[in-house]
Amino acid sequence: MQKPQIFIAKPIPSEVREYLEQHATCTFWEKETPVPRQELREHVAQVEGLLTAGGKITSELLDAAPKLRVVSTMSVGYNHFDIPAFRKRGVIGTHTPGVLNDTVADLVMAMMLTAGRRISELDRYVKDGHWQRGDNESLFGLDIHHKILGIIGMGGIGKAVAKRAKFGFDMSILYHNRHRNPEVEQEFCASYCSLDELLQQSDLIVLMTPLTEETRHLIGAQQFAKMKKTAIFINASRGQTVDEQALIQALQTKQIYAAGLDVFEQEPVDRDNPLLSMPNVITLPHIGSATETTRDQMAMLAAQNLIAALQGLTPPNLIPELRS
Ligand SMILES: NC(=O)C1=CN([C@@H]2O[C@H](COP(=O)(O)OP(=O)(O)OC[C@H]3O[C@@H](n4cnc5c(N)ncnc54)[C@H](OP(=O)(O)O)[C@@H]3O)[C@@H](O)[C@H]2O)C=CC1
Ligand SMILES: O=CC(=O)O
Repeated sequence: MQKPQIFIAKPIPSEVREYLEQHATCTFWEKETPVPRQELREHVAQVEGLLTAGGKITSELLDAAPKLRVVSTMSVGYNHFDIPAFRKRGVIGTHTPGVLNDTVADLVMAMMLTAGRRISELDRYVKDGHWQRGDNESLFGLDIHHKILGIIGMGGIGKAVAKRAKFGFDMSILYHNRHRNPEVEQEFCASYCSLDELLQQSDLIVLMTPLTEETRHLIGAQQFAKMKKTAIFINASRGQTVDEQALIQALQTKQIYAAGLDVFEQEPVDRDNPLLSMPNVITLPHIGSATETTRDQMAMLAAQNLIAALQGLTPPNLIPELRS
C-alpha cells in the first residue's frame, strides 16, 4: 500500500521523525519560526495529513487542501481549529491531552508561589543591590499554604493542580465547571460552587478552561470586582478567556493583589502592554507544557494520532466535538 503524504509544520524530535517516516512520506518544516501562511497553504494542498501546533486551521485553509484527511495538533487546546469547517469536510482532528497535565500544573504552582512570595520582584531587588540589613516589612508577601484555591475548569490540568495544592500545601479546594464531578469532590475534598461564589471565597484563583465561545472573556471587570483584595489570579488557559483591559484595571486599582499569566490576548505580548511593567504580575511566554520530556511525549502522541487516523483507525485522541 502506498504511504500517505504528510506535512509536519514544526520541528520534532528525531525518534518521532523516524516513527513518522516508517508510516508516511514526510515533508518537514525545520525552522523554529512558524510556517508562513502561503507556504502552509502550498504544503497542505499536497498532503493527506498535517501535524501542527498552533496556526489557525480555517475553512479557507481546508478549502485549499482537497486531499487533507487528518490534522493533528501537538497541543491539548484546539481553539485554533474551525470545528464546523472540519465537520463539514469530514476532516479528522486530534490533540494531545493528558501527557502534559503534571508539567502545566507544576508551572501553575510556580506562578502561585512566585506571585504570593514576590519571588521575581525580590530576585530583582537583590540583584539590583537594594538588600540592606534588618527585617523589611515592605518585602513581606502572602502565604499559599492553608489558603482557599478556586479552580475554574477542573479538568485534566485542574485536577493535577488540585492534587498539588491539597496534598502538598494543605489548601482547601473550590471548583467551578459546567458539570459537577463527584470523583474530584471525593479525591480532593473539593467543593463545587458557582463562579460568583468561587470568585468571592477564593484566596487564589486558577483559570484552566478551554477557550470556547462560552469562555471568551469569562473573567472581566464584574468578576474581578468580586474577588478579594488579597486574591492572586492565575491564567494558564488562553489569553482570550480574560478581558485583559479589565485585568490591567483591577491590578492598577489594587482590586486584586497579584497575577500570574502564561497566556495573553495577543501573543507574543506587546512590549508596551502595561502588565509587563507591574512588579506584582508574573509574565511567561506561554510555556505551560514546555519541558523537554513533555514536549517529546506530546510530539509522539501527535504523531501516533495522525498515523492511526490516516490508517483508518480511531485515533487515541480524537477531538471530542468531532466524535460521531
Ligand atoms: N499554558 C499552556 O501552555 C497550556 C494551556 N492549556 C489550556 O488549558 C486548557 C485545559 O486543558 P485540560 O485541563 O487538558 O482540558 P480538560 O478538557 O481536561 O478540562 C477543561 C475543564 O474545563 C471545564 N469547562 C469547559 N467549559 C467550561 C465553561 N464554560 N465553564 C466552566 N468550566 C468549563 C470542563 O468541565 P465541564 O465540561 O464540566 O464544563 C473541564 O473540566 C486547554 O484547552 C488549553 O487551552 C493546556 C495546556 C498547556
Ligand atoms: O497551550 C498549550 C496546549 O497544549 O494547549
